[in-house]
Amino acid sequence: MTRKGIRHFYIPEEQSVYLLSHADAKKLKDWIALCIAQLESLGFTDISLIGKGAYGFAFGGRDHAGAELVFKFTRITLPVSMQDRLEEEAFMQGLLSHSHIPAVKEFYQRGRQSILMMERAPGIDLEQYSLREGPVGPRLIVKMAVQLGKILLYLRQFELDGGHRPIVHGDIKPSNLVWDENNERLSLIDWGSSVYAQLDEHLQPVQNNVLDLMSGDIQQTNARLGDIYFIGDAQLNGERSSPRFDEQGLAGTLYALASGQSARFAHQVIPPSSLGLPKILSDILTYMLSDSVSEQHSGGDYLLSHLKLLENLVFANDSVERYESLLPVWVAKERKNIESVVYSSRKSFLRQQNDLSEQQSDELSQLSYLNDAQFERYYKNYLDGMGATEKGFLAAVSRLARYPVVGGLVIHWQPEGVYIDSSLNLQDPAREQAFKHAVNTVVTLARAIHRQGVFKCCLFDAKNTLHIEREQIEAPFVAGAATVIPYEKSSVSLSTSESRVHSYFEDGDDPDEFLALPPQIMQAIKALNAIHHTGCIIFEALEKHLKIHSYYRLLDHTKENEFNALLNEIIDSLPLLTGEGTCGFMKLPYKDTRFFEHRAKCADKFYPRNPRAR
Ligand SMILES: Nc1ncnc2c1ncn2[C@@H]1O[C@H](COP(=O)(O)OP(=O)(O)OP(=O)(O)O)[C@@H](O)[C@H]1O
Repeated sequence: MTRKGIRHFYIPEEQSVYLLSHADAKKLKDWIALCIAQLESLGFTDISLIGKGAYGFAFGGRDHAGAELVFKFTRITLPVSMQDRLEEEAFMQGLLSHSHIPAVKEFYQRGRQSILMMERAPGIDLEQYSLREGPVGPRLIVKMAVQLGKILLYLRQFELDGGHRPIVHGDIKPSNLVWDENNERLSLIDWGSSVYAQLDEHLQPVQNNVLDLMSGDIQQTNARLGDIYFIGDAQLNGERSSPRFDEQGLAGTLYALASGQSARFAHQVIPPSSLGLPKILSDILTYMLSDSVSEQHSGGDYLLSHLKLLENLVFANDSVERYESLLPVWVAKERKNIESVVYSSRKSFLRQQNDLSEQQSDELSQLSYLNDAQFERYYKNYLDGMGATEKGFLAAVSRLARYPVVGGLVIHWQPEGVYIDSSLNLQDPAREQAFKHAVNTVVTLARAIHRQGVFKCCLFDAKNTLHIEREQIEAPFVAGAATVIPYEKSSVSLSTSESRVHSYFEDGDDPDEFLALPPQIMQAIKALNAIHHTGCIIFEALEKHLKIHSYYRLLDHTKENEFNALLNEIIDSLPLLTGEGTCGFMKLPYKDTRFFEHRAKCADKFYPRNPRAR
């Protein structure tokens, strides 16, 4: 993508290994085994993969003395310029000495493979924590604000060789913060986007910057990748780097954590003032997230100069929130190990149609030809053409798939309000509360969006995805003899008359679908529609790889033979499929449609001034 303003940014969103082609999945496994072998040969023990990003992998392990370490590897397939990044990361992180920043131990170069070794921050990353717990309570949010604020002050005031040399982290977000629950301490990790600030907090050029002055490139930003779900406008628009960037990352992160979201976007609808925070912190976040640059700066300055005051706020004991779900949620009795993926269609209608420039339209049509990992990544950048609430809504839908859940959602926007059909089957009882909160956020944001149309999304288990490969684009897709589309059965058989059926087809054609199915497959799907069941089926045809994602639950057991025969017919007809693209069908169990009036904004709610007096 070449559009100004977004070219500096990427969004790492990892694809499930179950969605990779056989060859790619094998390459990945082999490569991980090789990294582990390399670390063992260096004398480290207890090695395991702890994280992966778009650019590399992180392994945990121990040294001879038993100290816990992290080893970061870059993907060897990346161009050399990208590989060099790890060395730069090691350099920048190596400058820092702070109790909330893991220290760099060593940087190894083994052939083309570089390895960054550092201390392991104890705990769990805050994105995982937030997915497990739902919104983080006010006491901990304040504690996190203070600790992060101290790190930012350290970076703002950083000195090198006696001169002021502020540093920008550039990618502050929940998944880059590791939280030690026992000691309630956070660590800021992933310094891969960090740079020397070009401007100080007053947006004046940093002095001593002789080399930059000489390079003549002082108008060009040196800023690195940052996550558009969290960074502020200045960074997004390619402005020169300054400590203000990280204040935006901090504000977006605290807001997302306090509201149980995975992005900063929805703060107009779910404002900081509605999150039960102490008024002082709510005001700070409101300012920092404002559109006005001067308000952002004064919010940041106020935060950093009032850390002591925040540190001394008094809280009552933490309370455990219980959430009533606004949509029906079925919770399995036991945890099932599934890998959820969300596929949402009709995204384009969430875009501000009038703003759709010709170039953006071109990009949209090109997007359909990218593979799905790229699609997701570019798509996030493509959110650029949407309003903030629409972006927040899509981020909230994506968050649902971070839970083990199958089913789907159909949202109909009408002038009088929003109608929502859903089937949400959570496969982990321990996540019930946090998941219900995540569902409620989707509803809250849907209510704040005003337009007419439909949005659909399906949630399926990537472990059930069928992969059919071919040598070349002209060849047909032929499934192996044992290929079947999996399905499960409801515990009791239900005939159609016992519940109303939501048809696959009543929403009409989907404008975002780029793949036309052959009539034989369409007929089978139409015939399936008459059998009482729920679920979804998505065909994703790439040049040499066809994926069939599905989630099926048969409700009318008397029709099992017919159901099976139709699923087999789909498989048998795959060789007739031509073209590339994606298309899908979804059937929800019955019309237990919920209606919600539009609502622009959640009501204010603050933490009590005198909590112990309650
Ligand atoms: N020092 C550390 N201590 C503890 N965990 C760490 C540390 N460094 C990395 N991790 C774990 O590894 C994951 C990936 O690390 P990191 O974010 O640095 O890699 P990345 O490739 O830059 O990822 P991304 O592209 O997602 O930003 C982190 O989310 C975290 O869970």
